[in-house]
Amino acid sequence: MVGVNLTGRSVVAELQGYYQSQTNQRWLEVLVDCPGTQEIYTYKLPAQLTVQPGDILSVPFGANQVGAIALRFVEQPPVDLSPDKIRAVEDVVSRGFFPPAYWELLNRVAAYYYTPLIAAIRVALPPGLLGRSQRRIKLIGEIKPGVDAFCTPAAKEILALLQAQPNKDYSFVYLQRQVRNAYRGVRELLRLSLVESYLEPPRLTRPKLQKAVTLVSTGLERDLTSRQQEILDVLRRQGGDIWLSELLRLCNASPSTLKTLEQKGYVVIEEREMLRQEQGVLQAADAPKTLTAAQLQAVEAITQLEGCDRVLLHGVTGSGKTEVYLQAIAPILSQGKSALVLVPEIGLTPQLTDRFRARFGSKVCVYHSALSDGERYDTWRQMLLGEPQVVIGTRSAIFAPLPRLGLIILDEEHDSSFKQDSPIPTYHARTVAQWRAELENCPLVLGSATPSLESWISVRKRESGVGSRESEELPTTVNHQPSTINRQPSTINHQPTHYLSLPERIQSRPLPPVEVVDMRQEIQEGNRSIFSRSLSEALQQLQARGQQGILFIHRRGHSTFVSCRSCGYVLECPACDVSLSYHHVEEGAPQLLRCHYCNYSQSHPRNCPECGSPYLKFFGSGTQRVAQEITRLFPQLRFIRFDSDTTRTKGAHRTLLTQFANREADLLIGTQMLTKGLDLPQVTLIGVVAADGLLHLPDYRAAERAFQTLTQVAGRAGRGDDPGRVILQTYTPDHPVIQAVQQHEYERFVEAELQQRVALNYPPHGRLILLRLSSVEASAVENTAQAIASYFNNYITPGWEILGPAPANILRVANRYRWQILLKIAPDLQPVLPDWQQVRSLCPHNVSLTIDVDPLNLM
Ligand SMILES: Nc1ncnc2c1ncn2[C@@H]1O[C@H](COP(=O)(O)OP(=O)(O)OP(=O)(O)O)[C@@H](O)[C@H]1O
Ligand SMILES: [Zn+2]
Ligand SMILES: [Zn+2]
Repeated sequence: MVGVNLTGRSVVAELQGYYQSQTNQRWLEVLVDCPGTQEIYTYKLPAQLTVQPGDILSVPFGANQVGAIALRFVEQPPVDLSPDKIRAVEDVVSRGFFPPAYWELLNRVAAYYYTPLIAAIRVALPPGLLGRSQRRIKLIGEIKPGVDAFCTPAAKEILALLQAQPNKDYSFVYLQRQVRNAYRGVRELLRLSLVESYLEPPRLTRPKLQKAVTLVSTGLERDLTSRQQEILDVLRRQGGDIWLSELLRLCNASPSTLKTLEQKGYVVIEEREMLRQEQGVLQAADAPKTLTAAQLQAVEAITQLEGCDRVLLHGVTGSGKTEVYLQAIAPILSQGKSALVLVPEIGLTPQLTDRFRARFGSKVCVYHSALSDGERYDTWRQMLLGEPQVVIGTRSAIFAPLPRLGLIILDEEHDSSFKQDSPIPTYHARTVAQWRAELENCPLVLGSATPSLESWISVRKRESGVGSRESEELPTTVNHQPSTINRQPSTINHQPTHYLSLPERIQSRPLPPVEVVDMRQEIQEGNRSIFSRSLSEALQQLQARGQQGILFIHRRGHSTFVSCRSCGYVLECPACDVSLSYHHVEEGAPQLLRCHYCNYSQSHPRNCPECGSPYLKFFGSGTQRVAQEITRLFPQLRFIRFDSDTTRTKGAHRTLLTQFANREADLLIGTQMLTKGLDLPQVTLIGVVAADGLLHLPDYRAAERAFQTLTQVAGRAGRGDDPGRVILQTYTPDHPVIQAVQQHEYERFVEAELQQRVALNYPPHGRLILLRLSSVEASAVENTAQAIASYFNNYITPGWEILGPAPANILRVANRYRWQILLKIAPDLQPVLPDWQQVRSLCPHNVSLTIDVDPLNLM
């Protein structure tokens, strides 16, 4: 490995450990890649091998040879293991697989989120990368007859098998299956130097190979038919290099014609690796736009950032943040570096990736978990090549292994989809991005129209001069998990953030006026429809004016619950403590009730299961119900439903949005998913059917989230030449969130919200750790929760507070009972946290525990 980056502190410590131990017996802790094992094992290091943490090894494990990752050197073998029982590392399969800074990043994630390192590695690596390496046995030279005269039957058998095989080569596993006592037989043959044993590097997901044709002729083409000449001309016009299938298609030729050309020496046909990257739609090239004064200032400021400076780009909806990103990235690429752009959801990625592709062409690649394993694997390898490129991806792309990273951008940084709730590690991409920026020494840009309170407060710190400390230490744990090699307490960087603002929309277009409609008033005045008179009128005019609208509904499905008018019985999921939602399938098809938590479904009963009454009624409106009402009330309006039910298939987001952009519909009816980043100039009307569903959630972040969502939804209107208009229906028009959205008052809202957080010690003032426990046995989970809580109570030190144990808001989901304990840590204190290993040991095997650090979702 060259150019070891010495900023990776723990790695440096490890390297020192390595050199010191040269003279001593060398013990190595490794992570074994074997399904079901998460433990760390100690191995001996043979004198002839040099290993560094992060190398991929092959080690004996049980009767197998498996892949493993070197973690760290230790002075002593575990006390409960006698040194001669410890097995030796077999070989190094791949060196320097993880560059030091990347390795350090994974360690920080594991330490901060209290997860085993292997969990952090799994979230970062594409599936199948740590494939097992394979031990193979091969004959050496010619075997003279009779050399095996004194061999055991097993050795003779193996020899015979190998001789019969054309390559004289078999995998050890195969020999074991064919021959009894193969292990001994192979040892014997090795001793006699009749065979060699070698390691085949991990068989990774195979790259896809395809035949390519390359033109090699120099122009002296005499012996050609006109047909052959024609094919060569096509090939030349295509740049002299093209996939075989493509050329055959273009010339309508047969493979044999090309074979002839190859034999005559005019072309070379060879298998070449084809990268299975997600193929974007071809984009017309796009030139940089002339920046507005505010955009120019932002681009200049970002270009001048140094080291791992962090900046918050606070630009109102439609202020042209994307153009700022594009122009900030261009110089990075020309310096030969790469940029990483994180976006919240796949739903909004097509439009954004299209813009990037139009600007940077094939330098753009997309990386997210919805890619197939093959696509993910290829994109990953493409990144490792180190060519300057732009990677756009969701949360997990923060682990994209881009060498020479020059800039990280988080678009819509406030979005909660950057946080992973499960499985572990429960990381937040913004937090990981800060470490990544620090370790790679590159700037980080956080962009949003509605910045998170976390980012806002870090800007304020800068302005008030607080936070000049470089980084602030987190509470240390009593005992380190054995799986974290980072001996230092994890730190989170509280370095203050620069502030850049784009206060106006492009071309000084106004933000759309927000009309708040009091739905109580509507009912009083005799309107029982889900649409207010104002929204009805606006919908009515939409088509006549040739404009488009968006209806935002908080939920998918048809209705939130179904209940009996006679006895009040509510239909519930048998596996979860939630009501079933009604889903309308199609006219005439059986009506379906579905659970939004576990996806259980059943057909809608004719009669109440409790009292037999036929009067079952739907309550609450989801996207389907609204769509039905639109059909009934405005039959002429063409609409597209855009929610997780209609966008399940690959490419559906793009298809639906393209249809809408092509004006194949007047109205887009959808959930949260359409609130973000959508830039459609012809949309003038936004209707929020009922804001209340967002406001009254039992979560301390409900107000912040509601404000962000509603502001983002409203921001989709009036982005083109025609002015926009937002109609917001609610039963609580005086709610501070509604008021703030109406006035477009971000700052006043967050300042008031921050005061409340301070009063209650909630983040970003102070920190939270949520323990989620679940089990199919109600009493087991409850007892465990109690036991952990009392363990905590013995630990209580000033600065942290235990809330619970308490049953989760929805006690049972998919037949698992859920309890939780919330730890609240006061700001500016560094209390001693519990020993997580101890906490885990309090969980019996039938209770699972997830430690959610900085949880966003408390329900
Ligand atoms: N300098 C410019 N001149 C002309 N048009 C511009 C300029 N910058 C951006 N635009 C256009 O303005 C529109 C809005 O820009 P963009 O989508 O980047 O806004 P945004 O700030 O990301 O908004 P949101 O937060 O709502 O997603 C886009 O159609 C974009 O092409
Ligand atoms: Zn009933
Ligand atoms: Zn369910």
